[in-house]
Amino acid sequence: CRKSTMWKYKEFMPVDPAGIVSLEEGGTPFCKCDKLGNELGIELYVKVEGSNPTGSFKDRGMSVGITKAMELGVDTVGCASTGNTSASLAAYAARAGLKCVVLLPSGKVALGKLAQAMFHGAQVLSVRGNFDQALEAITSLALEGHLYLLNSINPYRLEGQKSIGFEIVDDLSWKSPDRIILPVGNAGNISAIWKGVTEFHRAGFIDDLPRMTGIQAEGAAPIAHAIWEGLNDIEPVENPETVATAIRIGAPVSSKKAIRAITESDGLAETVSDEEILSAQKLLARTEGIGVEPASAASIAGLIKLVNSGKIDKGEQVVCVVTGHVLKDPNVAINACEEPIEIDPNIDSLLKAIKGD
Ligand SMILES: Cc1ncc(COP(=O)(O)O)c(/C=C/C(=O)C(=O)O)c1O
Repeated sequence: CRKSTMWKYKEFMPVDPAGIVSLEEGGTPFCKCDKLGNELGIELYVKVEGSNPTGSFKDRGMSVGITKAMELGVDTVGCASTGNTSASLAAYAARAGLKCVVLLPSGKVALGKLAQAMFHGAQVLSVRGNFDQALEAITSLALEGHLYLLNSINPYRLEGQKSIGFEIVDDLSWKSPDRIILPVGNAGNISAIWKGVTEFHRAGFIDDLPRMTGIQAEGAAPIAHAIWEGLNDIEPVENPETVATAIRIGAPVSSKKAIRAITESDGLAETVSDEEILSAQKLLARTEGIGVEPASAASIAGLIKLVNSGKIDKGEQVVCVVTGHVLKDPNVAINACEEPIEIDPNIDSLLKAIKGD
């Protein structure tokens, strides 16, 4: 691969480097955000996963997962998805020449993600039900041998996504931050990043470990409730609801791993409302110029809430992982803004519009 990608850490990946299926995923921007950080009294970095080839962190897991699928000689791969997993799987399956089947909850998938899954040639099935029901259906299909399942229940996905942890340590000149904050849906990513930083700790690259802090939408927060009640597994949320459709998940498959990551790291779980998510999404875009989809903004909304409640100390070095690009959900972005003013193409109309008179 030409540029610095996640394959810089290939020795930590359980696949043959000779056969990597790659779109040069990883090596994403690590932006210091002093305006927002100073306002909150912390040292803030943002890891911009929307800069991956299909616009989300999923590409890291799919690169390893599809590479493994090729090693296994499968011909069809599949997933259920709230959108980004299907967009990424469709692209990597196309690159590898594999058939791809994706199950999406009808009417609950952001436009950009649906466009990607369809345009990369996946067979897109729209399920009359939610993500959890779609995942149950396709898992049964996989268990009967009809396809290779690449949801984050597949450990090879997490092996790719753990490289976010590797890069954060590397970006901080081989140091661990005090805390890593990220949105949590099916809970693969928080489990993967914890795996990555603990592998680097065991290898002796870092002396400390970050506090893993998972943020969920108030209407889809089984893991946060389990953490608050001191449980080691979740009570599924029957009808998860949030504008952040990427994390509209009621029965996260990696819940036990995620609960372990948060408790073992002395981290935190927090929930945020849809309003807090949408306001954080606009704040990040207009203060730091970083455009993310709603679910990703949950990590910023959670940061603000935890700082304001005193659960995050002033001066902490915090990394917020923002997981998907703003273009994934253009409707939410446009609905959050004023309608553009229509003008005639002459200087008078232009001046009038700019001056707002
Ligand atoms: C932008 C964005 N941010 C956060 C999450 C939550 O990560 P996990 O906690 O590892 O699930 C997702 C997940 C999406 C899917 O689960 C799917 O695409 O099927 C996401 O797309």
